[in-house]
Amino acid sequence: MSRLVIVSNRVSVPEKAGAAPAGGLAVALQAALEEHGGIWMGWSGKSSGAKAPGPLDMRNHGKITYALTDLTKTDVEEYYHGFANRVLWPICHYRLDLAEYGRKEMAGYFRVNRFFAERLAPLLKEDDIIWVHDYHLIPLASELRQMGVKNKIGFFLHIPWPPADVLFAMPVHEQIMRGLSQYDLVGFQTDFDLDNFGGGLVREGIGERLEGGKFSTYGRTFKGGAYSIAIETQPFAEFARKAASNSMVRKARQSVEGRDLIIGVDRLDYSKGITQRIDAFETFVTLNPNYQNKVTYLQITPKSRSEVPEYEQMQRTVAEQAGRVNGALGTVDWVPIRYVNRSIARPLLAGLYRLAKIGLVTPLRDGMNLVAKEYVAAQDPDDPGVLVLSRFAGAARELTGALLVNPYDIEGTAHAIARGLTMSLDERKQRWEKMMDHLVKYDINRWCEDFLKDLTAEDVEETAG
Ligand SMILES: O=P(O)(O)OC[C@H]1O[C@H](O[C@H]2O[C@H](CO)[C@@H](O)[C@H](O)[C@H]2O)[C@H](O)[C@@H](O)[C@@H]1O
Ligand SMILES: O=c1ccn([C@@H]2O[C@H](COP(=O)(O)OP(=O)(O)O)[C@@H](O)[C@H]2O)c(=O)[nH]1
Repeated sequence: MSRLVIVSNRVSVPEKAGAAPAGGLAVALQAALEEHGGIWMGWSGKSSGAKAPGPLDMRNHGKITYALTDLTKTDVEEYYHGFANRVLWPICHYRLDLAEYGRKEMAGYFRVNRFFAERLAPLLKEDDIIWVHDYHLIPLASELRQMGVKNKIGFFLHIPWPPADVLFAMPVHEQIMRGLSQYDLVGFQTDFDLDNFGGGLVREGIGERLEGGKFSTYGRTFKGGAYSIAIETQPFAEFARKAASNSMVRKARQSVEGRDLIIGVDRLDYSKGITQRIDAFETFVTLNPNYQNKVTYLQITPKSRSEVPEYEQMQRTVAEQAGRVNGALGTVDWVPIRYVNRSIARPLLAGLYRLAKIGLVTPLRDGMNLVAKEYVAAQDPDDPGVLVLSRFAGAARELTGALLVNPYDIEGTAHAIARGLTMSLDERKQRWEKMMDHLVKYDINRWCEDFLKDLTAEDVEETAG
């Protein structure tokens, strides 16, 4: 059996015994690596300052080797904060207005991809299967191919892929498309993202969509597919059931004091629609004064990418907005919005999901949104809560039992909150069962197996070299 080599910007090295369990992606990729044996390579998250990074930090855990590299301060700025998070991230989330394109950052992005390739190539064996993750590393296959690597290489994009007119606004879109063409399989979160990709190739006159899910462009033929990422559904459901009796969750339950809990959980990111969501909550309370002092909205929002100016600005905006709404609606014995600006450990998170009557997941655009899936899996089957979900999250393609909303429609979201809080038990169960059945069938292991099955299938072309 071939070894599996995973490459991603962030690497999930197993925590010490007793630590909170890792997210589903880490669990699934680790399980696949355990089965095949292999390597997981990526950035250590650390900077070597002005000095060139030292040798790879190699850590062996059973059949898996974690290979971590530091990056120079300039590399982190140009590759991660610069091109990945100030150009590709906003463009792929349809935010042309926030894209800050600069040639220096673009050059840094391609340089770091070459550096990753140089560090990875000596570790590779002839029949290794390589699986690259996410927008940080699109040009990696192209760099590896130039070094003579002929292995099968798959790529999975965790974020959306935009329509042609949005993509073409990015000056280097052609190099990015060319980079993708060097893979044997390119996976997207949804059929919409896949269609946008195919549409872009055809519109630009640089490629064709062929039979059998294949594309042809830049002299190569490769496969494309939609593989919706998922969670470890049953273990997470069991985990949430047990978490309900955890002392922190009990304290949280007491502190809500008989009010209905609404929960939102998102990295502090403009793509998540947090400001529109707070507006919707304010509108809901204003339109439904009977809910004054009867509802608590808990928004858990760990800081993210704070060195990027748009994210730093958002920290202030959201904190001010939550404060303003609390000032306007709150009373001496009621704080309508509890805004937590740090990361919450998964056991507490799972228990809070289960406690909440509404899971409010309203991104303006999101690749998938695992929080939506975790919220569903965490529910009590005898008394499930209601998921209010943005139609612009990848998860909306699957979770059709949710109340789907347009997050730009503030009143529409406010009405959905009211509808969720008053929904009959029968309807809640019916909607929840439909979503849970889907999540049990299409869990994270299935996602991983489906992608690897397609990548290793015979009809994926070996590269011409
Ligand atoms: O690594 P960071 O810069 O701190 O960001 C965290 C991750 O954010 C993005 O998540 C995406 O992947 C999820 C799983 O497929 C998906 O549900 C979500 O919709 C996406 O936004 C990013 O793609 C990851 O690479 C980051 O590590
Ligand atoms: O305080 C927090 C907030 C979020 N998460 C986890 O972070 C992930 C967020 O994934 P999602 O796909 O929703 O969004 P992303 O942040 O990847 O864009 C989920 O597994 C959450 O359970 C967490 O463990 N603690």
